[in-house]
Amino acid sequence: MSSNISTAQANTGAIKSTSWRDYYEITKPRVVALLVLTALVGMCLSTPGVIAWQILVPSILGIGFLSSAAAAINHIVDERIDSVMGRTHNRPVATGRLDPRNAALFAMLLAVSGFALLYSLVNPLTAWLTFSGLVGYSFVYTMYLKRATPQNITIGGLAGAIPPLLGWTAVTNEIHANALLLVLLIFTWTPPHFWALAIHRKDDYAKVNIPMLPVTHGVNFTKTQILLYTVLLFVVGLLPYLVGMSNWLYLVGASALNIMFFVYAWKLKFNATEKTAMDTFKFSIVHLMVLFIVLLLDHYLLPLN
Ligand code: HEM
Ligand SMILES: CC(C)=CCC/C(C)=C/CC/C(C)=C/COP(=O)(O)OP(=O)(O)O
Repeated sequence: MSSNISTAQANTGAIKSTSWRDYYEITKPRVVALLVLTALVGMCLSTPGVIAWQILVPSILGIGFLSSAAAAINHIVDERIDSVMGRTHNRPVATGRLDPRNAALFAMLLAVSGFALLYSLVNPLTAWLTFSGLVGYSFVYTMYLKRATPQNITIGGLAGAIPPLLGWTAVTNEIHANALLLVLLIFTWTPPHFWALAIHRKDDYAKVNIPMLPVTHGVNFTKTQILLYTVLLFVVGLLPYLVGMSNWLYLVGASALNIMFFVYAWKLKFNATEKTAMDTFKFSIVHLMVLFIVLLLDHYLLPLN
């Protein structure tokens, strides 16, 4: 009996004690880090000059805070399904370690301070566009699309693709076609990024009735879609060079990365082992990070007239 009580107490203690790590975890820090990198590249590519720190710092903080708030809201909205899926069952809100009300307060604090920073120190256009990214991800994608259609991430991917535009408008206060091209790059990259993981985690999604493509249309069909998107990404990847936005260093780097992505997708479709889907997912993250670093190097090492 006494051992039962102490086990319960131990469990309660383990479940209820919130630490700062839980708050940190619900911001999806690695995803936000990559989002912020793409915003930074958008800032740098918008001008041949250097970015004043008075714009750089509030932009990065504002975009980072609003993205983190969006990620935290995703944890709150998805509490139930996260607690059932193997990949997510140990998340702070899903386990009950972090009270959803505290998580909501934290998200509100991040969102308000991020918006205020952008609105007052950068410009209202960037503040409202970033806010629309939060609404797009936390509400349109998480609450509605994710549960409604297997094209959830193709449409919802727009929210995650928007940061280069946010960086661009932060510096120039205008929506330029070149910025939209950077958005298009991430928008085309997102389906193969996510569907590779969704193939690996298909049973998780089926268990909670989330209509991800491998669940609704099967693994083979999803693999074909991934392969086709990597072809599309290769074509979209040529555009920054073709419109005169980037130089040959970008062309070589982007083409090499996109061919590698295609090779992963080809293997996934025609010669997969147990781990090919996860390898493709992991590669997609390296791919996007390196692609944006190459854009940056190309911009500063080979400036265009
Ligand atoms: C709607 C669009 C997207 C969907 C559905 C999606 C989905 C996912 C999922 C389910 C994970 C696994 C997370 C985990 O295991 O905790 C993940 C990881 C990741 N995603 Fe995405 N993603 C999207 C867009 C993006 C974008 C736009 C970026 C960056 C620009 C990005 C960067 C990352 C990174 C860096 C990781 C690894 C996180 C880690 O290891 O903690 N994702 N993504
Ligand atoms: C303001 C702004 C630019 C916001 C960007 C929002 C943001 C954090 C986008 C990241 C996309 C992402 C990780 C989706 C996965 O959600 P999921 O619910 O499918 O994955 P999960 O099961 O791992 O939670």
